Amino acid sequence: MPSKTEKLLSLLNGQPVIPVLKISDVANAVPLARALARGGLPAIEITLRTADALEAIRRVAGEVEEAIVGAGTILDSRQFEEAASAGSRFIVSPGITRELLAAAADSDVPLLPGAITPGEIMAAREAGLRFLKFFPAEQSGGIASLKAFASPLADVKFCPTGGITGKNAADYLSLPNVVCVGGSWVAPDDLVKAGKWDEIEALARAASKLAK
Ligand SMILES: O=C[C@H](O)COP(=O)(O)O
Ligand SMILES: CC(=O)C(=O)O
Repeated sequence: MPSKTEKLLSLLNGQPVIPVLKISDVANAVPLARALARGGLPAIEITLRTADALEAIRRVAGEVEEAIVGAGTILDSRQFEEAASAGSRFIVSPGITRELLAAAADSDVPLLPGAITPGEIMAAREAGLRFLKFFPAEQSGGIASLKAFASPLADVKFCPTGGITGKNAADYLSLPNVVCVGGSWVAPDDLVKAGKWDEIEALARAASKLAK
């Protein structure tokens, strides 16, 4: 297996669910990361969809020793570099572009790019990646598509994301070519805004017990 794929898998360390987070108030970043880690989900993806995202990554990287913070919604090489400089240990993108693959080739920080079609999966494979985000999972054929990839694209593993919930996560995780799933259901906006860290910890604990 290529070494950057190994590095990414070893960072995620068998965690079955990666929380996908949108942090609108940077003050929530540290308590949220701590609650998720207490619940058994130390690896998190903070998406660059808010003005506070890079500062949230900086604070979690600096203050939450137990967290493994990644950056999501990385669309270009500038964002890749900003997120890596802020302390991201891994980078997630909704798709795959030549620019992002080049940024990843120049960096020690591993990339988890999105891929949906066999052609995109093969392009990532040519770049030496064997672990990809399947996004948006439910909208792109979900479990049936992943089953169809298993034989022709046998050496590629996936983290399906998009439309995954506590109800369907176990079905995805039961597939041999699925390593983990990503989703926002473990940190709903209303609970984050209300600072209900115990409830988020409980959602994380339930998710962390899903079997891979
Ligand atoms: O944009 C979607 C996020 O990647 C996560 O998707 P989700 O809210 O369906 O879990
Ligand atoms: C959806 C997604 O892949 C991301 O925000 O990184």
